[in-house]
Amino acid sequence: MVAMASNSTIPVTVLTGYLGAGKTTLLNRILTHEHGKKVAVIVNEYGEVGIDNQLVIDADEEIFEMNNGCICCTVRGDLIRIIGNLMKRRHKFDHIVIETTGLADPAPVIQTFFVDEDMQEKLLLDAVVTVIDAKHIQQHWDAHEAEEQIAFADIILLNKTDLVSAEELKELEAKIKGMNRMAKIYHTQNSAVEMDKILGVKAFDLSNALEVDPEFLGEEAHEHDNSVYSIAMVEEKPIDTNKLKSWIGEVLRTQGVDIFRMKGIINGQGMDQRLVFQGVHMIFDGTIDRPWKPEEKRRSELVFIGRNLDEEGLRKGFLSCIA
Ligand SMILES: Nc1nc2c(ncn2[C@@H]2O[C@H](COP(=O)(O)OP(=O)(O)OP(=O)(O)O)[C@@H](O)[C@H]2O)c(=O)[nH]1
Repeated sequence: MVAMASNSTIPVTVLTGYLGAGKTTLLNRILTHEHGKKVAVIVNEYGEVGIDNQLVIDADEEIFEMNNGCICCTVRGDLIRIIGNLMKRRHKFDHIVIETTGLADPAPVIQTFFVDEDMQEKLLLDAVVTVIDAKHIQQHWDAHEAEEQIAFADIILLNKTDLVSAEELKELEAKIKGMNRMAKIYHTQNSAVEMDKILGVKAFDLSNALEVDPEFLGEEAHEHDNSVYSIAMVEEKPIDTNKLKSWIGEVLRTQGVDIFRMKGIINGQGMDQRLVFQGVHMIFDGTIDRPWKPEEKRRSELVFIGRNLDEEGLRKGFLSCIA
């Protein structure tokens, strides 16, 4: 269980996306925009020389680089160390952006914020922002990284819209929604997006409502193959939270490798408060949240995003938790 975030925690945005998608372009916008926030940037660059650092516009912001290869291998140590150093100058910034290399799997970065107690005390994961090259993504579906970056996203910038037709864009958006029903999607050129759409959005705040697009709830739009897709479940009958806990524990133990993200708001039997949780692979985090509002419909919503998901098994398992 995670302690509730205090006001003194610093929000962190994880920026991800395939090579050349437009991450540096977005970073430059973040650094030059007059949003009143002082932003510290951590850039992870694969290889010896941090070319990205030279491309990022010279600003007052602090830029730290991790050059020890792929972020996933060194994340626990390096990220924690770098953030530890940054925190010594905590008064100099009020938001952190971590740009992951185009090839990195974002999971270890995200998990660090769930696992490390010290990090949890000082930092609050705000959102995972994924930039997608609307034109070139078509060539990258085979590379699992592109799919995983979509799976982990809270916010997706469908970038380079100038290079594709309206029809192509629509198809791509439908495909992405099938993969990740939770993410908010914005169409952009040169990563131009209003800053309040990507910074300070509190997508990882457990007390935030789960935003399942109702239009997608009933749809079976995804392909049941090896690609990433999402499953959403809604149930109005109260849930036995003990059964739910042991069922989710079992699901994550056995299928956690394939489950990238999971989010839920639960209407627990006999509970006047919402039970909310989220998971990243096998790491899972839940808490008792605010009371249900009198006018609010009490219902449980659960979303799984991953690959090779046993949809029928998951639905059955969830139904077996009804009180
Ligand atoms: N046509 C077009 N080009 C764009 C757009 N956004 C970014 N670019 C260009 O795409 C190229 C790659 O953009 P970057 O921002 O460097 O991409 P990146 O994701 O940081 O790339 P890596 O650091 O290699 O992972 C640059 O030449 C940008 O000018 C867009 O909306 N349309």
